[in-house]
Amino acid sequence: MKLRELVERFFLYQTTKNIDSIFIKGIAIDSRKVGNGDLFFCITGFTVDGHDFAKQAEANGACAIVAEKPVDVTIPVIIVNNSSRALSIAANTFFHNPTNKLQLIGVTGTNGKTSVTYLLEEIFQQSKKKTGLIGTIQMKIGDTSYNVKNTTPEALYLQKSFRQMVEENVETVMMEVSSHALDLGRVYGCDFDIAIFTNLSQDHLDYHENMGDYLHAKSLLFSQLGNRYDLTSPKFAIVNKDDSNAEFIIKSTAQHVITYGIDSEADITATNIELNANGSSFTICTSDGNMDITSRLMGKFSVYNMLAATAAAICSGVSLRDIKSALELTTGVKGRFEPVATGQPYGVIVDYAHTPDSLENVLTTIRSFSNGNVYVVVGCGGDRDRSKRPLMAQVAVNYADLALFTSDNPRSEDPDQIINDMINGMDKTNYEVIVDRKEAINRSIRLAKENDIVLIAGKGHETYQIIGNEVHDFNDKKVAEDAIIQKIGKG
Ligand SMILES: CC(=O)N[C@H]1[C@@H](OP(=O)(O)OP(=O)(O)OC[C@H]2O[C@@H](n3ccc(=O)[nH]c3=O)[C@H](O)[C@@H]2O)O[C@H](CO)[C@@H](O)[C@@H]1O[C@H](C)C(=O)N[C@@H](C)C(=O)N[C@H](CCC(=O)O)C(=O)O
Ligand SMILES: Nc1ncnc2c1ncn2[C@@H]1O[C@H](COP(=O)(O)OP(=O)(O)OP(=O)(O)O)[C@@H](O)[C@H]1O
Ligand SMILES: N[C@H](CCC[C@H](N)C(=O)O)C(=O)O
Ligand SMILES: [Mg+2]
Repeated sequence: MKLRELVERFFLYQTTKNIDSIFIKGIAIDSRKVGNGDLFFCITGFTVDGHDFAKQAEANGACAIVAEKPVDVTIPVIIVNNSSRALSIAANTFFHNPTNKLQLIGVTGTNGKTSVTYLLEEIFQQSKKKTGLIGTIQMKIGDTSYNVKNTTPEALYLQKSFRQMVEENVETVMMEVSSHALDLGRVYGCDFDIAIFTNLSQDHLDYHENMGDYLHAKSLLFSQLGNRYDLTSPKFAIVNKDDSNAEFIIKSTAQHVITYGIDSEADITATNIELNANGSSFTICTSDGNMDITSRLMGKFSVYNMLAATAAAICSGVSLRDIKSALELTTGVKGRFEPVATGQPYGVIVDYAHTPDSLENVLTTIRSFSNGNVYVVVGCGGDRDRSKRPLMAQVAVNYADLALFTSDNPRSEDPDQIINDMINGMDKTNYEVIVDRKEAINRSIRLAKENDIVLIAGKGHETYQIIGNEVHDFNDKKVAEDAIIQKIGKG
């Protein structure tokens, strides 16, 4: 592509040399991955400053540089106000605005994003659409999976993925949109057709200054949802009316708003809800008619997720019959309320709850059907929101008979200190501290008797434990299975 054509989209910029004869072969943001003829963007990161790598990018074959300040290279430099924003514009342009050719559904909120995107995938596949999915666990095109580093990837990888989806004839894409991505502009230029707000509760206060900033970041998905009414392709904001921030989100968009809820009046609601140890049954009420659902998904929070997915599917013209089939067929997502069943007489559940709210939801659900003791194995991530630590620990001791506090990706922090933060000020004593996660899981399985339930929370689908800079293999489900088998062996 002609560099001039791409750069003109920046609107305000300065060039240090004439760029008219330059054609770029690609875009790069990592100097170590620059190819011959690439345009390199210097991004100021949280760890290092990409401007310091301009020379390396040149040495690796970059034909020009985009930067926020002068850099010491001989190739042309395009100076912009904000390299990250310029990168989003460039990536959209270079990959020919792929989201204009896709139906794009963005899901944001503290909890439930992954769960809702997977429900949507099943619903759209049921209605015979080719789907794409981007989120915490993986990126998928149809049934092919790709690894991801972030829940919502950097603009360059995002637009490249969308392009691939267009080329592979994907029709509908569901993606998780994290507050980090919204704040850092990773999704600038994405043409969302539907935006879903699941809920807001405390998390990520390491990154956002306070809950107001966190909410504001979430609301950007809704203010970014088209800027005018388009009668031929309307846009929809789907909002959980039971969340106390619903009105703020609703006011952030100029597009159609569809609400869902259980306790408040909403466009799409659920009644006759029955929750039990095998799943849930309820009636979804919509203006198009009602449908009775019997699902294997557990807990009231899952009913919310199913309502959110139903609302988006209805806005997309999917029939109630296809929605019902998908909701009744789904068995849930890896690491989300996933049972570990190795023939033992007690329940073991692996779940990704890593916020006070999600832990409370999951423990309340377990409490509602358990008639034995409830054990929870839980830790808090290092280099993440410290203020959620005592809240999560308090939830654990409030709802479980015994909490086993342990490590969950301590990263650069001291694991003992993280647990100290958790138990600091605790007014209950029904907990034990076992820093080694494998030991903690083993202990919980040894304690469990018939009818008891063990919840192993926080890591869900993760297959690693990050200690310092090292990533160790660690899989909650596998460790639990081994512990159960060992216990059975010992009789
Ligand atoms: C805080 C944050 O968001 N960090 C992201 C950020 O990293 P960073 O700012 O530290 O980058 P950096 O290492 O300083 O590098 C700056 C620039 O220099 C470049 N560089 C660097 C070294 C070099 O030799 N040459 C070079 O060119 C880098 O490619 C980059 O362009 O840019 C990276 C590349 O895009 C991201 O992978 C990284 O996400 C890290 C892994 C992360 O943990 N992010 C979390 C906080 C996050 O974003 N989470 C949300 C969701 C959480 C949830 O709710 O589940 C997510 O969407 O994943
Ligand atoms: N609607 C919901 N409300 C509250 N808690 C939920 C909801 N849905 C799921 N959960 C709980 O939150 C955990 C994480 O769910 P999920 O992975 O769907 O959320 P997420 O928003 O994608 O999280 P992340 O920000 O880490 O990507 C689940 O394992 C479950 O414990
Ligand atoms: N994607 C989220 C989830 C982390 C889950 C938990 N296992 C942890 O490491 O804190 C984050 O990075 O904050
Ligand atoms: Mg997720």
